[in-house]
Amino acid sequence: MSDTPVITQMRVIPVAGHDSMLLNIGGAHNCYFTRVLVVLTDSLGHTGVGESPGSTTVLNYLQAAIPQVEGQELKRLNSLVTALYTAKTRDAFSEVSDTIHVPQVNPEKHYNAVAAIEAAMLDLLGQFLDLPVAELLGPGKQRDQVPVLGYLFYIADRTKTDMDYLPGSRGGHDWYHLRHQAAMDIDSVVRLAEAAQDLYGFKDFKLKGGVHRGEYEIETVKALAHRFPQARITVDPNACWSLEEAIALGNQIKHLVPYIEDPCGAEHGFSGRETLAEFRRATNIPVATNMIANDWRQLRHALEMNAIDIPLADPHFWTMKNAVAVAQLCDEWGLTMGCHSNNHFDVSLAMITHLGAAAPGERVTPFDTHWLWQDGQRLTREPFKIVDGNIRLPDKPGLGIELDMEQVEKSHQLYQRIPNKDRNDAVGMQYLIKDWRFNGKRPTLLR
Ligand SMILES: O=C([O-])[C@@H](O)[C@@H](O)[C@H](O)[C@@H](O)C(=O)[O-]
Ligand SMILES: [Mg+2]
Repeated sequence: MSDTPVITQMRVIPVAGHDSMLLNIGGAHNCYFTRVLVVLTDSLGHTGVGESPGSTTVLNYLQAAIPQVEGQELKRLNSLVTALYTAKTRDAFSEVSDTIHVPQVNPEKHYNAVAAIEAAMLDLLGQFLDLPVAELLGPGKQRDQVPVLGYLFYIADRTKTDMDYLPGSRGGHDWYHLRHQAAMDIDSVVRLAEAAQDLYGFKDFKLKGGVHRGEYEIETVKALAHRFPQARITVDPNACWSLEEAIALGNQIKHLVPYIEDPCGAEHGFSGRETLAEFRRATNIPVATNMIANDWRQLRHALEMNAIDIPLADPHFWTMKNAVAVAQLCDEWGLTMGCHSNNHFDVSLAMITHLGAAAPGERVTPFDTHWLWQDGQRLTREPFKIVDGNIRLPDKPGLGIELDMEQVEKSHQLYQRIPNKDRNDAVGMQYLIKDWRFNGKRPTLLR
């Protein structure tokens, strides 16, 4: 008789939520974003949940993985994740039809799906052991709260489209209205930051670049730094600046930024790791990335070439256990741990909070989150909150969340209704610029 629970059911639930017309190198965010929930039930009647990016590729993989998961003993968590994470599975996964998304920015791999299964199993194991997931990761829980940054975007004018972008609500906090309005210039981005800081207490900001000319984005960074002299401000053009341009722009703000994220990338036959290494040597500006170090093989090359200081180890890319191993490596090797994000719901918010709580050492930079753009669209009964720029870990076992199945069902119905199940930021962009096409080396508005 097993002394630990057995997984009796695995449900895979695609869900959708509303998003603003956020601009990035891949174009303009669609009015909807999609995610997938993995909901596990065990023989004790507990429910565990995980969340992953919502492409049909990930959905197909998860649905195909159900027979490998149901019937597994919870104590086999590590060997099951290893079995799901192997290259063989990766190959099998790669046969699944690809999706329309921005591979250059969001390198989608099958472990996006594995991470959702792993998180749901960790949620169950934590409930069985009466421990928070952070205690089950790496060195165990290191802190009770995790700093997060205010993730700022230029926002396009949604009224130039016939897409279902929400209009924003008046009456509540300014942020809930401003996040749906056009914000294409420096003053409006500063205004966004003021509202976000007032509501969430952010002490750090990140500007999503790759949209305007690099010079203009640097001026935006300078304006943010002037308005918030105590804040740490960074910018992420998703490698669309040339090395030469990145060095010139970086040198203008090196006294203002703690690091720059993916300032440059592959060009003229040189890899992104090579150009980032050259950027670091030329400017002495620390470099963060979520584009060229998203698995152990990539990270090894990046570190051997001294290309980065801050791997943004997103658990949805790495799995929770591998992401916390990256954090341990960072702590031992004098690097800084960070975490990348895409649009997400409150299940992923809990996942990254437990990761941040388990990351050892003091060199943990505030994590990315898109939650400020989706706050209010909950799938759990009591979403974690961003207060004074931090997310506090609840004193509860597992992930510390409980799905609100009524909300999950509403988001699932929305998923069923929307035309584009996969991320494709060109759809909105082509309302703004006719026949717009993705070009990883040209800011989105420059065509
Ligand atoms: O949400 C966005 O548009 C971001 O650009 C996202 O897609 C990136 O993957 C990520 O946030 C990043 O830091 O590059
Ligand atoms: Mg990035």
